Amino acid sequence: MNEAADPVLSVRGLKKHYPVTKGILRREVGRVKAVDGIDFTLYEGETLGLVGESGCGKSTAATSLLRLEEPTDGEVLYHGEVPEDTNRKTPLEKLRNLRGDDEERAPNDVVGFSQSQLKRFRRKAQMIFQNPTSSFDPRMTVGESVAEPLLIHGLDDPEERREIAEDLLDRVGLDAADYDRYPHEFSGGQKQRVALARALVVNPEFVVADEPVSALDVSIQSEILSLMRDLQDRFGLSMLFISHDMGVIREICDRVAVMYLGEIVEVAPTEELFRNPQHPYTQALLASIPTPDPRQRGLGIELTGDVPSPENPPSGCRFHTRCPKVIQPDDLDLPQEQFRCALDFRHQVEGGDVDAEGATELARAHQRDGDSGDVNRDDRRRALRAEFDLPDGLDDPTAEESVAAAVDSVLDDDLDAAAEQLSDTFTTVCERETPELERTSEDHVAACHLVDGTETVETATSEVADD
Ligand SMILES: Nc1ncnc2c1ncn2[C@@H]1O[C@H](COP(=O)(O)OP(=O)(O)OP(=O)(O)O)[C@@H](O)[C@H]1O
Repeated sequence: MNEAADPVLSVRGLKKHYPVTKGILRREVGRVKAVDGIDFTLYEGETLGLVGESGCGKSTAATSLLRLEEPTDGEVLYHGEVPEDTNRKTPLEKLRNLRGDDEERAPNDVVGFSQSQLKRFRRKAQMIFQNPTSSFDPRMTVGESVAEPLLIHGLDDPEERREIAEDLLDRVGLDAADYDRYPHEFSGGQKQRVALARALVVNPEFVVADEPVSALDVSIQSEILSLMRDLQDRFGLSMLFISHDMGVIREICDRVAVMYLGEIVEVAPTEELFRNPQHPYTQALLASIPTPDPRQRGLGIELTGDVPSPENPPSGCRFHTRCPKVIQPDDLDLPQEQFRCALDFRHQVEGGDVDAEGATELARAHQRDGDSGDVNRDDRRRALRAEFDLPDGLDDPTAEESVAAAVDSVLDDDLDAAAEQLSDTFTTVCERETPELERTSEDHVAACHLVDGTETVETATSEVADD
């Protein structure tokens, strides 16, 4: 990225929590913390990637910062123009004022914008969605769809609208004559070109593209990415590019913010991130990129299991429940995989997901054909350990004693005792303490206890001194 570039958008402590309600009175019983306090800055002319697995909160971050849905907390400072008319409030906005919700808001904070300010902001900030088919009204010609934002923003002359839309269709690699055709006549890739034309027709300052190529064939993806790069240069656009696919991110982004379970865990320039990833989550995402070279396959660390529920995120480092590099306590000396497996066993026991009956079923499943179906205690012990890849006789005697005792407690259906035995032995700082963001080089920050940075920074935006 150009270091001298000005910020277009600064996101500070953005949160979006969805209430979880119960009963006819819809009593709030919990909150889905889809986005839980993220910071980043989008600079002029750059493409910033937001990457993470499905469910990490990327789309929610996008819709919240554009106020397509109301954020729960945080600031989104827009450094273009917009302000004016802060006093013309809708009744809902007046109510928010009375509640003091936006008392302290900066005039350029999108979260405090009135409806008329939002309308002007949306002209500057366009969004492109994953599925080009559902983004179009099948009854409108693609030209009408492309021209529609011009009408919304006050361009009344139909001839002028048509001229601008035809020009845009041409620029995205379609034909001006396509103006009068209908969406069903176009392929997925062509429809995404039309979506780009529609986003660009109001001459926005930045575009939020949410998985814009994920629904397309791989062969078409590169074409659209290269078109996006080309349009970005020609229109001087900034772009927030959301994807779960590290390969796609590498092709188009200047910098990358890695998101896990509602938080940003690492930010770095793209090449630096690929060359020198600091966070084990980033390392795992990189290891999952498919490669045609069989010698390269299986290198790095594997990402297993699902993203935990954002309703009840893990304490400390949120990735600790899946992290292959989770830190052992000082008094244990286990091979890393064995420690990971023992922790997985502990979490499943604590979650009530293992019991004596389950162990019996596992042992039966392990029996060879023709066996009687009777299983003894040793069979069940072995099956339970095998289920968690816990070898007979762990390399550390304390660890072995704890696992053996916990396995016996599970077989006695005493899960409380098993959980206690395991939690006494298999603890980790990653679960107890939330890692701070550490700067590892001038423009690279990561939040992991293993990262030994040169300084601790307040927010992920500090990776480059801004505004
Ligand atoms: N309206 C909603 N109500 C409750 N929970 C929601 C709502 N929208 C999203 N979530 C939850 O918030 C979390 C983040 O979802 P989000 O769609 O932002 O993730 P994502 O990283 O964009 O994933 P994907 O690529 O699958 O869309 C998920 O657990 C999702 O189930």
